[in-house]
Amino acid sequence: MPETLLEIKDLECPRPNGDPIFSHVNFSVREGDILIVQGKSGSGKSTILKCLSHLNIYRGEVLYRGKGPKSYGIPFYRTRVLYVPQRASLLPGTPRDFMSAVTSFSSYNKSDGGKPKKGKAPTIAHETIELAESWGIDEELWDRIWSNLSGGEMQRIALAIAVGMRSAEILLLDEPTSALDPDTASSVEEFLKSEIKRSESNLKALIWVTHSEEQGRRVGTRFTHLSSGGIREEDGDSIV
Ligand SMILES: Nc1ncnc2c1ncn2[C@@H]1O[C@H](COP(=O)(O)OP(=O)(O)OP(=O)(O)O)[C@@H](O)[C@H]1O
Repeated sequence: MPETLLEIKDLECPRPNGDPIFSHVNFSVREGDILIVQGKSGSGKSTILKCLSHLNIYRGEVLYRGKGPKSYGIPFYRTRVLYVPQRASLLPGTPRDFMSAVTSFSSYNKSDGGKPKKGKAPTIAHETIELAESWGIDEELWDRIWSNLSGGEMQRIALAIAVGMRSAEILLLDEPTSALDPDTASSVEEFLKSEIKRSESNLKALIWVTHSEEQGRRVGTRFTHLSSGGIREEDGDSIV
């Protein structure tokens, strides 16, 4: 039986006025899962990813390997359950600045309960640039400020950084290929699917928000629908 990585119990996210965006959200994520999240615009798909990465307030429980984010320390937790936003345009500086800052954080460099980290910062940077290059990103783009990159360039660079950091066991992907052409999207999809299966990879599962049913079917292993009343797996069962 694959190990359970995340357990979400009775999650509810309130709006500023107190009304919940969604409530009674229960599900778990196991090793090997590519969990597709679909739902109407405004149903809370981005919000649920932010709750899982502890970037949004919520009620209920989020457990990673049986423990809450605070017991790991939030910065460390976020390197393991890593949110990849739809748009990185609000970040200051360039992608290279961002990558240097992230790889210098102690939470990123901390080893996991004695388990040696695979890879070291200098080689990670090189691999990350190569990965982005395989998706059509020239190295010069790493030195351009985020807001001067196209939406598709931002998406590929943000994803390459998330994978290249090699710290995450779960990536929370918010429409990661929405700005990409079909061929590039397909190459990103194939890479992520193979990375989940590769035994030496730290990456063990994906939660993938997409509006495209076709994409969901191409990449997903489990299919869910989010609405204000909770989350349901495609067969209609609640997914605990
Ligand atoms: N900071 C905020 N303050 C107030 N309301 C918010 C805030 N962030 C999100 N919301 C509201 O919460 C709801 C869920 O937003 P969210 O972006 O999670 O939806 P979504 O399902 O990802 O939408 P889409 O498919 O359009 O990207 C929306 O009604 C949105 O307006």
